[in-house]
Amino acid sequence: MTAEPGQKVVEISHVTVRYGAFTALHDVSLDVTQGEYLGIIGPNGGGKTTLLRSILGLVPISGGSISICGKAPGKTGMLVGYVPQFANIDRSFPVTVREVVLTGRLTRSRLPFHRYSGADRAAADAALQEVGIGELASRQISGLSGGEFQRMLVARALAENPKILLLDEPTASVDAKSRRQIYDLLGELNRKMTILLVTHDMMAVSSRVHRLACLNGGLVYHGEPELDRNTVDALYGCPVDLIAHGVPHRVLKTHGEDR
Ligand SMILES: Nc1ncnc2c1ncn2[C@@H]1O[C@H](COP(=O)(O)OP(=O)(O)OP(=O)(O)O)[C@@H](O)[C@H]1O
Repeated sequence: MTAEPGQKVVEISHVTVRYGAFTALHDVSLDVTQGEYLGIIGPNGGGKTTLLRSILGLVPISGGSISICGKAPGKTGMLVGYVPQFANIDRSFPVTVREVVLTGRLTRSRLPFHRYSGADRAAADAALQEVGIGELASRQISGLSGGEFQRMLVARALAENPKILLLDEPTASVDAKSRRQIYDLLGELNRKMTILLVTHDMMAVSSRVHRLACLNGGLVYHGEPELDRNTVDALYGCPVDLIAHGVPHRVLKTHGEDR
């Protein structure tokens, strides 16, 4: 892919996603440009994961269209890397960090009995270096901290050298120090790839991303990473703390449950 800065790399137009009779996303339109760092926030069940999975072609859309560098979801080859919300990996399983990252080299055409090549191993080790845990390549995953485990998952997503990286709550279960390290890493990665980050960490994300998209079934807001009270009310239906551009503001009153 040779997209120029400012060129649209993800084009989401009037997208609706239904699970049976339930509409998870309704008429969402959103463009992401080359080199952008987009934060996607919203309440539980707001459709954030559904949006990422529909970009990946893992969830069929019921209406509208999605284009990734002119390609349909699921037909993008190595273009898009994904760090899922719930990695389906048993942490007690006897497997090394490198072996997990190597699975990022598996594509549909290489499944199911692919023998990893030297190039595969070199790519996995380079990805581990990139996320700062190269020295842990031979360690069993049961011996990783929460932050190291998350970085291993980022390395797995980087193993095919994607140009667009989708992450679903990569900081959900880590401590403050690891969270900062992951945000620093994403800032570095953003120098060479477009990033779409789903998070509930509104405080941190608004000071890091270029733009925010707020989802609550529909797209409530898309724009600069400062939010006003009306937007937050529309999004969450209750007061929350915000940070805008690193400056803390207690922008809203006490949560309704406290009254
Ligand atoms: N496979 C599915 N079948 C039926 N309903 C689903 C399915 N996946 C998601 N949903 C529903 O769609 C809605 C949106 O879910 P989604 O996981 O996209 O939200 P989210 O914003 O990522 O939530 P969270 O912040 O809790 O992770 C939810 O009401 C969820 O129950």
